[in-house]
Amino acid sequence: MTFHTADLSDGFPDKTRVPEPLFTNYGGRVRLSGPVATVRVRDDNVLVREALETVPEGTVVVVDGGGSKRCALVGGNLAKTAAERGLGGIVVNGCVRDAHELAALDLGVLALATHPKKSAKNGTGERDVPVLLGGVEIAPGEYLYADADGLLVSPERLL
Ligand SMILES: O=C([O-])CC(=O)C(=O)O
Repeated sequence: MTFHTADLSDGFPDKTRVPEPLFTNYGGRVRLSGPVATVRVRDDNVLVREALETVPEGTVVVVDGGGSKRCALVGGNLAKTAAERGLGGIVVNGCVRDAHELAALDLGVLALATHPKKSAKNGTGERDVPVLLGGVEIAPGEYLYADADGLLVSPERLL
């Protein structure tokens, strides 16, 4: 689906919220969009994997990693799973790794930075809770749209 976040922002000023522009797209697809599922973790990606393996096709998985720059929460394997399952994309308030693999996938993967270190695997965290991303709260079921200009969220589907 082709859309431009600038047009969505202009067209739906009362519905759209724009987080601070902190994110870089490390995936091979410029656009990502879809209904949001959320995960809140701290340097542990077991629940991230669980979400990527189980949410419905088209879902954008938003990972609130607390902005941690201590490890990567998503790498090439998890992103490949997401791409193969036809997810809408991944947004990580934290780091990703295997940048060369992410760039080859037909999937948008937004993150703050890259990091070579893997995360813990203890399974701590929460799923399906409101999360804070770039100063904006995002609730499960809201809609996220991102392109080369950035990302925005809306309580309802815009397209
Ligand atoms: O397993 C992990 O921690 C993340 C990772 O490297 C991958 O998805 O390939």
